This record gives sequence, C-alpha cells and structure tokens, in this order.
Amino acid sequence: MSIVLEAKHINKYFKKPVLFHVLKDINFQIKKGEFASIMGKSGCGKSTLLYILSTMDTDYEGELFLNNQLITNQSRDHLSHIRNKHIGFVFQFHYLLPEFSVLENVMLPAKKLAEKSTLEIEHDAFEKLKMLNIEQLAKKKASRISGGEKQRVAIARALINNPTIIMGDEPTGNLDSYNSENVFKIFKKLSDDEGLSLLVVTHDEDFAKRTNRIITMEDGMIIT
Ligand SMILES: Nc1ncnc2c1ncn2[C@@H]1O[C@H](COP(=O)(O)OP(=O)(O)OP(=O)(O)O)[C@@H](O)[C@H]1O
Repeated sequence: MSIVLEAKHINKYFKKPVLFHVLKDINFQIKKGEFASIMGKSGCGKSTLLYILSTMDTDYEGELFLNNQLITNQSRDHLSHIRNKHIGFVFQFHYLLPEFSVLENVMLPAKKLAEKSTLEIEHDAFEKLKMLNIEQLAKKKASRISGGEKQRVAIARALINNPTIIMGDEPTGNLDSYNSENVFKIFKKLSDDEGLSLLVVTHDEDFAKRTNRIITMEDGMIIT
C-alpha cells in the first residue's frame, strides 16, 4: 500500500531555558488508509512531534515526506498551502467560530484554499455534514450546539478539502464516553471506507487499542 507520510531521522531541540533534546531520531511511515495512534506518558514529546508532522513547526532536523514529496525546508506560503490542502486537523478543543453557522465553519478551509466557487463549497460542506449525520445542524450557530456535535462539526471541517491525512491531538479528550465512541466510529469508517489515513495522539487506551497500530513514545523516542 502507498505511503502517505514519512518521517526520517527527525530530531528536535528546545534551546530554552536549557538545551533539551526533545525528539530523538524519529522514523516511521503512515500508509494510505491506515488509522494509527500515538501513545506515551505526559511530556514524552507527542504534541511536539504532531506539530512537526503537521508542518506547523519547521524548526527541526531530519526530513518529512507527504505523498512522497519532501516538505522539509519549504517556504512558509507553500507549507500553508500543503497544510490546508492535504492535512485535516482535529484538536481536543474544537476551535469553531461561535458566531458563524455550522455550515460556514465547515466551509472556511475551502474558502481559504480558493479553488472552488462559494456555491460548490457550500454543496461540499453540506455533503460532509450529511456524511457525519449532522446536516440538520447546518444553519445553527456553532455556539448553540453540544460539545459532541461541535467535535463532529470540527471533523467535517477537517474533511472539507478532502485531505490525505487527518491528524488529531487528543480529539476525544473533552468528550464523554458516548461521544468519544462516536468520534472513533467516524474515524474508523473514514479509514475503512474512504481510504483516509489518520494519526491520532491519545491518552485513551481503549481508543488506541482499536486503531490499526499504536506508536508508543518514551522520552522523545519511538519504542514500538
Ligand atoms: N516551547 C517549549 N520550550 C521548552 N520545552 C518545551 C516546549 N514545549 C514543550 N516542551 C517540553 O518538551 C517535552 C515534550 O512536550 P510535549 O508537549 O510534546 O509532550 P506530550 O507528550 O504531548 O505531553 P502531554 O501528553 O502532557 O500533552 C516536555 O518535557 C515539555 O515540557
């Protein structure tokens, strides 16, 4: 199966307050359709690694490839374009704009990409809401829906540009068990049915156990 994301010899140092070698020779690959989780004790470097993989942090050593293209040492504008087109994000906090409607929130990354007309984007956004069974929320203000619904809207927003990979940083961290299960099922379906790759940092062992692969980190290293 084809490789969508590859990290080669990633090292990262924080220089302040004292020099700290936070990521130590990280190597791994994520295949198309793979649903992988990253686990490890607090402070082992999971979020730092996800920031690098998602191209938001460029201050590292080593090489990153997305769809077999080198994405290390690219210009800030080019990285912003790659991120918007190929990477969907789901965080612990949803970061929806509270005064905008659900549909408008989902449309935003596609408007930023500016490859389609507003009408097309609106259609695509509605299709994503339908896929996640929340189309009835389309016209509601984002501030007026529940926490579990907000997270599903955040997933729809992450999907709007048909990304190569979804990256999640504790996407179920704020949810109760019912809504966490819902998010897991959505991710699993995206991986099984749509061939989407997912890489999710989680502290939830039950969630991680049911992914295709657990990448375990310890003290800045991948140990499994
Ligand atoms: N900007 C920074 N400057 C210096 N040290 C940092 C900085 N950001 C994080 N660290 C340190 O780097 C280490 C890794 O942090 P990171 O947030 O990646 O851990 P984590 O595994 O995601 O933890 P958690 O599970 O608690 O979210 C920690 O020891 C943290 O204190």
